[in-house]
Amino acid sequence: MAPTEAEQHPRKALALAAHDASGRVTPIRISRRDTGDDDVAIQVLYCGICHSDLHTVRNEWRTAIYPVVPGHEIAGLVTEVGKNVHKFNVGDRVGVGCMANTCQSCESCEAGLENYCSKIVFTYNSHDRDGTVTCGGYSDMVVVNQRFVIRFPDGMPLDKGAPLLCAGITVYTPMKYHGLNEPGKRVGVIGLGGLGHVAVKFAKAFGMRVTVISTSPEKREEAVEKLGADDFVVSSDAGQMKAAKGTMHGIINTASASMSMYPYLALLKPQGKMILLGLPEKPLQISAFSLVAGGKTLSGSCMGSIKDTQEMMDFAAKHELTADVEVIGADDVNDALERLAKGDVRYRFVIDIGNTLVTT
Ligand SMILES: NC(=O)C1=CN([C@@H]2O[C@H](COP(=O)(O)OP(=O)(O)OC[C@H]3O[C@@H](n4cnc5c(N)ncnc54)[C@H](OP(=O)(O)O)[C@@H]3O)[C@@H](O)[C@H]2O)C=CC1
Ligand SMILES: O=C/C=C/c1ccc(O)c(O)c1
Ligand SMILES: [Zn+2]
Ligand SMILES: [Zn+2]
Repeated sequence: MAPTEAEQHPRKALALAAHDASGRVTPIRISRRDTGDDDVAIQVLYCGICHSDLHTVRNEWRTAIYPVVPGHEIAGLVTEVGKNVHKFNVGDRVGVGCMANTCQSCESCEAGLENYCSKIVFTYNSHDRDGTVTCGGYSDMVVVNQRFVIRFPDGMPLDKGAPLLCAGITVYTPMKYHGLNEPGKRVGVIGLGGLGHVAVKFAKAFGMRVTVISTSPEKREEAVEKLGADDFVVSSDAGQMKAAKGTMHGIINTASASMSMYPYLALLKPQGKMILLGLPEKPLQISAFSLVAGGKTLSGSCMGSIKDTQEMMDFAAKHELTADVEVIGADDVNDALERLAKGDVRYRFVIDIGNTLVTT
């Protein structure tokens, strides 16, 4: 049988891959390219499980190229650098997020907004420049172009820091560019999951007043006492939603499932903004009146640039901000994916790749 695309590179690696829309992962051998002149080879120690991994392995976006090796919250150690790499040395603590490459020459790339490059190569489930399909961080090693490698600040733990490489930058970026980082302003966060809980932490670090809007009443106590949210609104409670009407300058919407936007847009002040981050399988329901009356803005935001990712990591380290994680072994990933689908995680699963992804 001819080798699959992922088997065409010279260097062998171990990985967890999904093979069909059941989304269940099993160990497989994959291959990685040799370390090119501009590449950094990384021993993966930890990798977060993002809901996008779940959408992808279950083929909810109809984009899966099986076998899919997910993972774009990658933390580890540099094992080799190419001859043009001067920024990183063997042994450095580094990370990789959602992007493995871009064209590096288009208007977006030149402007330092690589996350909007039309030729973006995602860290997994994406066609690389050489035509092979990229494999993510549910794997013992990765080889990545130096421009897409992030330095872990001193003191930031690799396990709790890994989720910042997707969840962190995805919430930090719209806060920065939509003025939702101004002390005293009121921001809402829809969905207290991987993205949502770090959104609360960044908003508090910016000095904002934060209201969590959640489908899960049982998350209230932790949201307020542990994460520092100022208010907690249960979205199915009409009384609580009415009381919160018109109170928020902006809302960061991280919901992973489709919803009617009407009750949520009503929470914004006049000219308030809702930024969509969640990527549900099914379309959202929205009435024009929800935006037009009140002059409100509905926007979207996708990941973040490499420059902003490094800035976000340094800001997080300064504020001792990391994700709340449940560290699991490679054998527990299928259970974790099932639990993530049910919202049963506080608040990010992180796979201990270094100690548990081993040949049996
Ligand atoms: N734009 C981008 O660049 C990125 C987008 N994403 C996307 O963001 C979404 C969230 O990712 P992540 O945080 O990892 O996922 P999680 O599963 O960790 O969190 C999602 C949260 O959404 C809330 N939720 C679930 N269903 C509903 C519903 N029907 N109505 C309202 N809220 C709901 C739940 O919070 P609660 O219990 O509080 O209601 C849940 O915890 C995913 O769709 C993911 O693909 C992820 C990364 C980057
Ligand atoms: O978890 C991050 C994923 C972001 C993402 C954004 C857009 C898109 O088409 C994807 O496949 C992934
Ligand atoms: Zn992600
Ligand atoms: Zn580009």
